This record gives sequence, structure tokens and C-alpha cells, in this order.
Amino acid sequence: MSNSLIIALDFANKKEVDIFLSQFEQEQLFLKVGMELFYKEGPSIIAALKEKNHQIFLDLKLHDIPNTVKSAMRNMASLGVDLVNVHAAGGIPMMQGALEGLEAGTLSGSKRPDCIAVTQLTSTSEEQMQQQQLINVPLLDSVLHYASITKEAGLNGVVCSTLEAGAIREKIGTDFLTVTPGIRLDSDNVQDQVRVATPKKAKENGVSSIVVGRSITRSANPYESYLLFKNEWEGVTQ
Ligand SMILES: O=c1ccn([C@@H]2O[C@H](COP(=O)(O)O)[C@@H](O)[C@H]2O)c(=O)[nH]1
Repeated sequence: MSNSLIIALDFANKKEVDIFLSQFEQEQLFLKVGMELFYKEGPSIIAALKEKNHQIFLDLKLHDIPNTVKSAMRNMASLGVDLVNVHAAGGIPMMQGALEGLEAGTLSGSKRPDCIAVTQLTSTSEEQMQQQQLINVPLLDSVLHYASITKEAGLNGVVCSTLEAGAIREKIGTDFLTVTPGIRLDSDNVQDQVRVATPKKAKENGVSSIVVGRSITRSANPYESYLLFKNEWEGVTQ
């Protein structure tokens, strides 16, 4: 799942998704279904998107005791999604439980969904992390630590910001996925994101895949905006 531009479908319901996707004609997309849409529509939204042959990142960011995460992941794998995630702060046994659940739930003949772990949310600043999580190290150290335990647990990679992706590749290796939200063009409003970067910067830093939401979904012309992001993401050679 490298080199993808993943569109975050942060919509209230399926009707809004259908209107949005109708502007993309036959294009095969990598789509992220998050809490807002999944909690409204449930598994049927995944089936509807898969029917159109889109790839799917089911972004529910699980963080619970290992047994609960294992059972939930078994059900998530049975939906046939391509990518799922947890919070690395849940710890190694929880992440291992996630993988066990995914193995158990993957349909025969299908590939197990890749599983990645959120390090520090891209909306978190170093100051907020230190004051509110009482993590008294630089934010980069916290992200690198979470990436290390994610690797130790056997997951496929992490969610981080573009700003940390290069250091993760150096420390953990190039076959470890770095999936980065917080992507904006220079002219965009950053909204609630803190650690942001352009698609060009993401490519330069060796990011595996970028996640773009509102800059495309809330644009006056979503397809045009999608192409702007896609061209910048694909147009820069490493
Ligand atoms: O650290 C994280 C983890 C997940 N996200 C999700 O990505 C998109 C970003 O949307 P934008 O509109 O482009 O800001 C959104 O669905 C988040 O839930 C993240 O932003 N940061």
C-alpha cells in the first residue's frame, strides 16, 4: 500500500459520500472510513465502497485491553478492508492481540489487512504532549519510541506526521510504513492540525502514503483539488 494518496471520507452519511464520489467517475481510489461515517453507517458502507473496487483504510484507532482489541479486529478483518489501525499507546500486548484478531478474521484466500499504529496524533504539539500526557521528552523521541514498539509488536508501520517520517525510516527501516495525515498545500488552512506538511515535503521525506481530508472533501471543486494533491505527491522524484 505504498505511494497512495488516501482520501479521508469524513462525511456524516452515505448520501454525502455518494455525492462526493460521483465527481470521480470510474477512478479507483484509496478511501479512509473513519469514526464519523462508520458509526453512522456501519459495515454496509465498507461493502458499498468495496463493490466499486476502492481500497479501504478503516480508521477506528482502537485502544483497549488486548482481548477486546483482538475480538474487534477479528470482526474488522472479516469486512475485507485493506488497512486498519490502533494507538501504539495501548502497548505491545494490545498490538499483538490486534494482529492475532486480524489473522483469525481474514477471509480465506484474502490477504490480512495491514495494521499500523498511531504514534502522536498530527493535531498534537510538543507542548501539549508534554503538559497533557506528561511525556517529558521531545515529540520526535516519543514518536520514535512508539514506532519502535510498534515494530517490536510486528505491525506494518505507523501513523505519524511527515516531519517525523525520515527519522522513522532511518531508525526502523524502509519496509516499515509511514502513513501521514496533516497534509496541506502551502495555501491551505491548517484547521485543527498542528504538524502539517505539503505532499511535496512528504515525498521528499520518504513517506509511504499521505492522507488528505478536508482540503479535498470540502473544496469547491473536489476533483480538481484531488488532482492538485495527486500531482504534487506523484510529481516529485525522491
Ligand atoms: O494523527 C492523525 C491520525 C488520523 N488523522 C485523520 O486523518 C484525517 C485528516 O483529515 P484532514 O481534513 O486532512 O485534516 C482525519 O480523518 C483524521 O481523523 C489525523 O488527522 N491525524
